[in-house]
Amino acid sequence: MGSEALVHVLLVSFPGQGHVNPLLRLGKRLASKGLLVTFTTPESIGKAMRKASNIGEELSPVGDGFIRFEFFEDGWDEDEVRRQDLDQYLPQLEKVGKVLIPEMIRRNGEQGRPVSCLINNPFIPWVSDVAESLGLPSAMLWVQSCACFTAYYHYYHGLVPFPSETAMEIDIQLPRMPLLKHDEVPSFLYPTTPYPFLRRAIMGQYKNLDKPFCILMDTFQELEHEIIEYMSKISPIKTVGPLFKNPKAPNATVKGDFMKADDCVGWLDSKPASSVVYVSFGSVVYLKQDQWDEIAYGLLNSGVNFLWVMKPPHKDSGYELLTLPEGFLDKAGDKGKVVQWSPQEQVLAHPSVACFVTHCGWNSTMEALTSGMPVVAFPQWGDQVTDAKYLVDVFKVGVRMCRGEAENKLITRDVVEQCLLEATSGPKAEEMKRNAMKWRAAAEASFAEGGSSDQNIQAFVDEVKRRSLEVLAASVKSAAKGGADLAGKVAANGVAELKESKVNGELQVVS
Ligand SMILES: O=c1ccn([C@@H]2O[C@H](COP(=O)(O)OP(=O)(O)O)[C@@H](O)[C@H]2O)c(=O)[nH]1
Ligand SMILES: O=C(O)c1ccc(O[C@@H]2O[C@H](CO)[C@@H](O)[C@H](O)[C@H]2O)cc1
Repeated sequence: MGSEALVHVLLVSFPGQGHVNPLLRLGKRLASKGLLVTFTTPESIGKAMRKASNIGEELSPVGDGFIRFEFFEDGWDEDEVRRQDLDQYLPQLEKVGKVLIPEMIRRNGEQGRPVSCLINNPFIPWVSDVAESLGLPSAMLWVQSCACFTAYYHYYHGLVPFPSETAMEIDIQLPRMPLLKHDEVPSFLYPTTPYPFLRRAIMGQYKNLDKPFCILMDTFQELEHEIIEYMSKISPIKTVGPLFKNPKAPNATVKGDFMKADDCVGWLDSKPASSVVYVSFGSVVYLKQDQWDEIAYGLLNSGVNFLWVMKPPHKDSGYELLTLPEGFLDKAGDKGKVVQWSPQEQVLAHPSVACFVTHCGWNSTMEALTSGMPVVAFPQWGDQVTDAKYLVDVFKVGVRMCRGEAENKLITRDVVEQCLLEATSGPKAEEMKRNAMKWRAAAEASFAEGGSSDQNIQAFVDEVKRRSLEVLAASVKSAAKGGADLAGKVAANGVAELKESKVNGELQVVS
C-alpha cells in the first residue's frame, strides 16, 4: 500500500524542543500503527532540525506507516530577534498559522493526501480553531503531567484559590493530589510570573478544550492513576506515554533535535557502572553565573564522575554565555565531560549513569522514570516545580536540590555536594534506585503491546480512521452532483482509495 492510501494526520507543533520531542514521538507512534503523519512547525526550527538530525524531504517509513515533514514560514526574516520574545512571537505564529496551515491542508489534499485530523500541543491553541473552521476533527497532545493539567484546569475554572497578589504563600489542595505548597504550583500561574504570555497561551488552550475530541497525554495510567481517573470523568483524556519508546519501531531514526548531540557515549563506556552523574537543565532553562559556579565546585568537591550539558543560549536570547570556573576542566580531568547537547535518551539508558541532576521538565521526567534513573531535582519554573514535588515526594525517586524561581536562592556548593552524595551512595540512593526501577517496569508494561498506553493509542488510531470516513463522506456530499454515489464507494472501500481530482475539484475513488 502506498502512503497516499493511508489516513493522514497533520501534527502542528509549538517550536520548542520540549514540545517538538513529544509531538514527534507521538507522530512516530501513530505512523507505526499505520497512519501517514505530516509533522509541521515553523521553518526556523525546520532548518535547525534538518541540520542537526537526519530528516529530509522524503517520506520515512515507521512501522506500518510513514512520517514526513513540511515546515511553514512564520513571516519574519531569518534573523528576526523578536522570535526570542514569545510575547511577540506567539501572536505572530497565530496570525500566519491561521492562514498557512489551511493552505498546507488544501495543498496536501490536492496532492492526494487529504488530511483527516489535526493534532497540536499547547501554547498554539489556535490550531483547534483551524480544525474547527475546516470541519476537521482535532486532538491535543498535552505535554506535561496530568497533575499539571489538573492544576491549570482548576485555575481556569476558578475552582480553588491560587496564589494571588494579596495571598501569595497559600497551599493548594486539588482533588486526588498531594497538598501543593505555593511554590509547587505550576509557576506560570503566579501573579508575578515573568512568563505571563505562557499562562495566556495555556489558558487559550483551556478556552478551546471542548474543540479537540481527545486530549492525549504523555504520561501513563499507572504513574498518575488517581488523578487520571478523576480527570477522565471531566475531560476526554487518553494517556499514551511514555512516548519516547516505540515498541513497534524501536530503531526509527527520525529525530527532532535542534542541535546535533555531542559524542559522549564512548566516554560513558569507559566509566564504571553507576558512577556518573548526568547534569542537564533541558533546552530553555539558563541559570545565573554564580549558580553555575556553585554547581561546578559541588561536582568537583563530591568527587563523582559527571557528564554536564552546557547548552549555549540563542544569540538573541539576552542570556550571557556561561563560563566554567578557571581551571575547572583541568581539575576535573577524565572525571568530567562537558558537552553542548547530549543524546539524552541514550545517556539515561547507559549503565554507567547513576543519577540525573535535572530541571524536571516533563520530558526529562518521563525519560528518567522510564529509564529507571534516580534524580536530583533542580526545578526553576512552570511545570518543573510541580514535577519536582512528584519526583521527590510521590514517585520517591529523587532528592531535592532546589525549590525554583519563587525561592530565588543560591544553592551553595556544599548543598550540591551533599545532594550528589545522597543520590549516588548509601541507603537513600538504593531506595531511590529500587523505586525508579519499579517505575521503569510499569512504564514498559504501559507501552508494550496491549499495555494501557498502547491500547489508548490503538483506540485513538481507530477513532481517527472512523472519523476520516465521516470527513470524507461530508466532503463528498458537499461536492458536485453524484456525491451520494461516491460516498457509497467510500463507505465500501474505506478511505484508503480516495483521492481529490485536480481537474474538477471533485473527490474521486481511485482503485
Ligand atoms: O542535552 C540534552 C538536553 C535535553 N535533551 C532533550 O530535550 C528535551 C527537553 O525537554 P524537557 O521537557 O525536559 O525540558 P525543556 O527543554 O522543555 O525545558 C528532552 O526530551 C531531552 O531528552 C536532549 O536530547 N539533550
Ligand atoms: O522555546 C521556548 O521558548 C520554550 C520551550 C519550552 C518551554 O517549556 C518547556 O516545555 C516542557 C513541556 O511543556 C516543560 O515540561 C518544560 O518544563 C518547559 O521548560 C517553554 C518555552
